[in-house]
Amino acid sequence: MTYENIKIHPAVDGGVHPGRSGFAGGTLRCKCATDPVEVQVGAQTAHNHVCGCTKCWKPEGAIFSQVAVVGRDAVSVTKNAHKLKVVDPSATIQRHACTGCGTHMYGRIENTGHPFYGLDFVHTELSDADGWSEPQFAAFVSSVIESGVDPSRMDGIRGRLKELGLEPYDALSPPLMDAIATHIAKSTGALAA
Ligand SMILES: N[C@@H](CCC(=O)N[C@@H](CS)C(=O)NCC(=O)O)C(=O)O
Ligand SMILES: [Zn+2]
Ligand SMILES: [Zn+2]
Repeated sequence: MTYENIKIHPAVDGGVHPGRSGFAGGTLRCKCATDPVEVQVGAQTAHNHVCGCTKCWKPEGAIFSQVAVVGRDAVSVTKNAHKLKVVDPSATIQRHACTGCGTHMYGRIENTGHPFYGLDFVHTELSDADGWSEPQFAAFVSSVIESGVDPSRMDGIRGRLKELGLEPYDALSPPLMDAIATHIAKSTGALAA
């Protein structure tokens, strides 16, 4: 059985497009027809994945977001920075969104004790460049129900993700969950630092 007609995100619906080694970044641009916000990302991204949570930005009609991380030092706003506003200042990830079109341009963690401090979250589909790292798994899959997806569709959605090689998880992938738990165990003293 094929789940080909089940839409996940435009970047993967036709099959996952592999990234290119040696690729060194590009420019993300928001959807505004005039004065778009531009963000320069000066490095290849890592841990790209699709995310089903309600907080990550999704393009029109998509039920998943596509999101990757990159070192915060590699990220700079190069045009129309005045249009950016943090969506939810109380969230762990401070998502800087364009007030004109709603696109999230980058997400930053300001808590220096957070396991992922130093990494920014970016949606590389906002760049025309070809070569960004490809999505490797699907995170927070059950969370799509919180956006209104009927629970009866979950078998099909998970089937399609597997068909695309994007293993579905209801949190992050096991290596990332292990990295978070290791960081916490070292900060509490449960493991030697
Ligand atoms: N079920 C929740 C999950 C939200 C969630 O935990 N999202 C993850 C993946 S992006 C996260 O790390 N959130 C931190 C944040 O949003 O600041 C939802 O869909 O809103
Ligand atoms: Zn915009
Ligand atoms: Zn998310």
